[in-house]
This record gives sequence, C-alpha cells and structure tokens, in this order.
Amino acid sequence: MPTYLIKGASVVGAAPTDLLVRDGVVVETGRGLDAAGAVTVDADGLVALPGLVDLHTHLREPGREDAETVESGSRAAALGGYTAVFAMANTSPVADTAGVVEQVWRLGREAGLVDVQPIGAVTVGLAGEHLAELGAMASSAAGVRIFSDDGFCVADPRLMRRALEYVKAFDGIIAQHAEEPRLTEGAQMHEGEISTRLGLTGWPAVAEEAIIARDVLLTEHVGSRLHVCHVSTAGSVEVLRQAKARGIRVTAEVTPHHLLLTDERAVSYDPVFKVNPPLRTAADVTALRAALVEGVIDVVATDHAPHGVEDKECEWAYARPGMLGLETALSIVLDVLGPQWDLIAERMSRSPARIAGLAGHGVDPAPGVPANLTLVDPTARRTVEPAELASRSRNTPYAGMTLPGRVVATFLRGEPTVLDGKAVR
Ligand SMILES: NC(=O)N[C@@H](CC(=O)O)C(=O)O
Ligand SMILES: [Zn+2]
Ligand SMILES: [Zn+2]
Repeated sequence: MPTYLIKGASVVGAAPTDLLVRDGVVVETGRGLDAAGAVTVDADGLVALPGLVDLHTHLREPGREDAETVESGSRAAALGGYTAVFAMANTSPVADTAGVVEQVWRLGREAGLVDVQPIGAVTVGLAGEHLAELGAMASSAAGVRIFSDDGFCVADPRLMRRALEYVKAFDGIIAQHAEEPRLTEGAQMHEGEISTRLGLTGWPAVAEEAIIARDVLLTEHVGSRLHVCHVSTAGSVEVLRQAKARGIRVTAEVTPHHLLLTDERAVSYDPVFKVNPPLRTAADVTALRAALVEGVIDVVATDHAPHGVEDKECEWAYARPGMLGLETALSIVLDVLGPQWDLIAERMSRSPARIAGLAGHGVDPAPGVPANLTLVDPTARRTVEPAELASRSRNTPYAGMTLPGRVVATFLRGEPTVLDGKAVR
C-alpha cells in the first residue's frame, strides 16, 4: 500500500497542515512534511473531515440489484465523502437472519469502498408479528448493533417493548420508522393546506409524533436505547427535546431532503418528491434546522432510497416513496449550515459513529488515527446531473440544482476510494 502525503489540508476548518498517511493510519501531521516515495495529494484550499458515516442507507441488495447493489451504493457513498454506511434491512429477502446480514457485510467488504454495516430487521420479514433472531445477528460476523424495520413502523407496542428489552443484552439500538399506520392509510403526502388543494390523502404530523412519544416512554420504562429515523416535524423535535431533558437514551436523525425541501414540491406531481415521511412545511424545515444546530437532532442521515424508473416515473399515487441522498448530502448540509465544519463533522461523522459504536470512524484526522477521511473543496459549485451519479438509480430531487462543495478525495483506512473527484474503482 503506498504512502500518501496530503499537502495543505484544513483539518475541520483549522489552519492548513500536511497529513502523512501510511499503513492505513495518519502517522504525522504538520507543515512542510516530506516523505520519500510518498504519493502527494494536493489539498490546497481543501477541508479535511473525518470520513462521513451514514446511519440510514438503502442498498437494495439482495433482491433489487437493478436499483442498487452493495457495490454501486458503496461507490455513491465514497463519492459523497462517506467511509461507512449502515444498510437498512428492507431487502428481498429481508435482512432478518445471521445469513443475510453476513451476506451484505461480506459484499461490502468485497467492494471495499466503504465499511458496510448491516442493520438487522426487528421482526421476521418486517411483518411486525414476531421478533427476528436479534441475538444471532448480533453475534454474527456482521456484528449487528442496530435493528430496524425501516419502511415499516414497529407499531405493536408490546413487540416494540420486547425488542427494546432484548437489545439491552448487547447494548443494541432499535431504530424506529415512526409512522402510526392507522393514521397514514393511503397517505400520499404531508397532510396540510397543499394536500387539501391537490386532493391527495394526507400523512399527518401526529402519525410520527405519537409514535415517537410512545417510544421514548417505552425506552425510559425498559432502560434501553432508541434511535428515531428521519425526523420530519416541528412537533417531533419538541417530543425529543423533552425526552432528552428527562435523560432518556434517545438519538435522532434528519435527512438532507427534510432540511431543504417542502411539501410545495408536490404541486409538480413529480414522484421524485414522494418520500416517507413526506416533505413537510417551511415551519417544520426551520425547526429541524434549529434542532440540528442545537443537538436535539444528533445526526444527518441520508435515507438514500434508490428506485428504478418503473417505480418512480409513473403516476404519483403508484410511485414508491424515497429519494437518493449519498452523493449530495454533504452539499445540502453545507448549503443549509454554511461552512460550520466542526458542526458538520459532528453531525455527519463523529456523532453517528458514536451512536453506532463504530470503531475507527468518526475521529478527526490526527497522528495515530485510522485514515478514514474525506477532502472537500468548499468553494466549488456543481450542478447535479442525474446521469452522472454513481447510483444505479436516478431519483434525485436535486436534478439541475447548483450546490456548494465538492468531494475531491476519500480515504478508507489509508487507501483512496475517490481521487480528483472520481471513484478509483
Ligand atoms: N424513505 C422512503 O420513502 N423509502 C424507504 C423506506 C423508508 O425509509 O421508510 C425505501 O426503502 O425506499
Ligand atoms: Zn423509514
Ligand atoms: Zn429508510
């Protein structure tokens, strides 16, 4: 493995320095470093961040390799500055056994572009009836710690309680897709003025908030850990704020799209904007941004949800919910937060790695630290071209938008996965 000398990078916004990367580790930092035989990477004007960590990615393998594979999703992730992604369990077959999570984990290792950490299903087949083999998935080679029925809510409170109790044995977490199913039957978009105007069935904010309220109380009752997926409403933020103030062990994520887009987008009837939970109001967006800055929301997670054209280029009502996220997340967050590098590193790398207990990730580049890092050009602007994305799918809601920031290079354990803005493999 070659030695890399990264010249003049601003580590999380600090004064420029050189970084010497050897045998997978940052071995030395400082100005004017020299190393015979090292490959030099010019990082003048670039910001070095700890490699981004996504707690919520859909890779579609096994089952829908036409929409995404572990490899294509890994490449999209590396291009987005990620060094680790957590792969949701709603594949076909569902990742509800040690066998399936080990298969996904192994495919991730073989692709070698990011660390793919499988999330295990909470219930068999995501059917919400029987607990899956959580212990077997935890003790498998994949070492699963996060469990989720994402795509579906673990709606049965008794089952949710048992899952929360079960994962305590290995300090696991239940990641909940908070959606009371009885309140969202037939729902097509956020329930509000625009859904009324368009005549589309609404997905009310309370369907999310009621489940979060129930689950934080269950989590407190059993003394376990809860993670709330894709928080989308101002009311959810208030429930989380109270729960955290009470010392309940709950963490939460927000997606880039919920930080930027509103339900106004549905007026176009373009299914690229159909997503679960739905795009909400401008007031919700404002509350989510404030909660992210404050820390009531711990992380930005992409909910990268690739879908083939037949599932997206159709009538709104028939389209599947979900949108791409990995290759644009950092640009959206930079657009929303501005160049607050320490905050960006915290919400996109350190905090997700800490929540997941993921060793070697989420640590700022410094001597002795595994070289999982990304180099970003903060001044570059780029226009999103769906055809240029590494994902096998094209359902980005940002097509044609010009966004700030560009990932120039990503290193996974000292090896570049992206150089000059291009995937190396
Ligand atoms: N977010 C979505 O709209 N869709 C996700 C499932 C999910 O995250 O609930 C998917 O798997 O496509
Ligand atoms: Zn979900
Ligand atoms: Zn999801």
